Amino acid sequence: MGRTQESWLPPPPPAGAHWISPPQLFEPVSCTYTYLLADLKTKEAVLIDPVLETAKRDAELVRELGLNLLYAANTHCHADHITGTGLLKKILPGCRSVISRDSGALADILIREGHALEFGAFALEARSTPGHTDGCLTYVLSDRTMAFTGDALLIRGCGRTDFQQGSSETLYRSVHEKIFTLPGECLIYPAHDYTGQTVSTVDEERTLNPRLTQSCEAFVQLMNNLNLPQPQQIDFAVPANLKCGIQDAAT
Ligand SMILES: N[C@@H](CCC(=O)N[C@@H](CSS)C(=O)NCC(=O)O)C(=O)O
Ligand SMILES: [Fe+2]
Repeated sequence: MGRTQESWLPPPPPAGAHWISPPQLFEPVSCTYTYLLADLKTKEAVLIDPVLETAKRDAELVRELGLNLLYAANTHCHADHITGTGLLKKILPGCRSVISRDSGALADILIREGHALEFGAFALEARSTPGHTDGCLTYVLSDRTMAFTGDALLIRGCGRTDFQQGSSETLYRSVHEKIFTLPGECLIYPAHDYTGQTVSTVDEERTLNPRLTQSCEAFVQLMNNLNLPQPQQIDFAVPANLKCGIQDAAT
């Protein structure tokens, strides 16, 4: 098992960066991890994968810390919850929503492989990691110490591939080519964990991930036999997320 919140404290942040401790902001219904990153000198900040139900909490934290939220970025068009990016734009004027162009969803900024979201002295590089959905991105911090993998790579797991144009072969290739090629000590921060694990590393997943250490053929077979129930919110979450979430909710 990966490290759990109880057994592990986050590492010191990279010089000059500010990292909220504990590292994740948690939304308990969908078990979603939201990440707040900021440059303390310039106060410029980014939120990754905010959730509608906790968007006000996140906005309050941003205000309390005196941060200037430049981007509310999605790793993909989520199927299990409504993104908080639409509401955050309303609460925090100046904040721009982000999603990949390949997702087919609306946002202020539609990004692609190789594009970067800059905040102060830092940047998040977008890597295209399709397979869970065809628009999945992994955001890699400029110094390659952290990667925010969305649902492409979970701790000791990975995103399902049975809806939203999912493809197990594509996911296998994405993870091996775009994530496992990062430095071994690079920290892996996923969009969800259902067992309380909070962080892993490229080395750990490359050697211990029970799905992705298999051959591509075995991986495909395994993914074809997961038999997971549909996410409970899928029927309204996907249409809402294709429009950048809810923008007219009461604040
Ligand atoms: N029970 C949850 C949905 C759980 C689920 O399907 N999670 C997705 C990520 S959210 S699209 C997934 O890929 N899981 C992989 C796995 O192996 O569990 C709900 O109803 O919301
Ligand atoms: Fe997902």
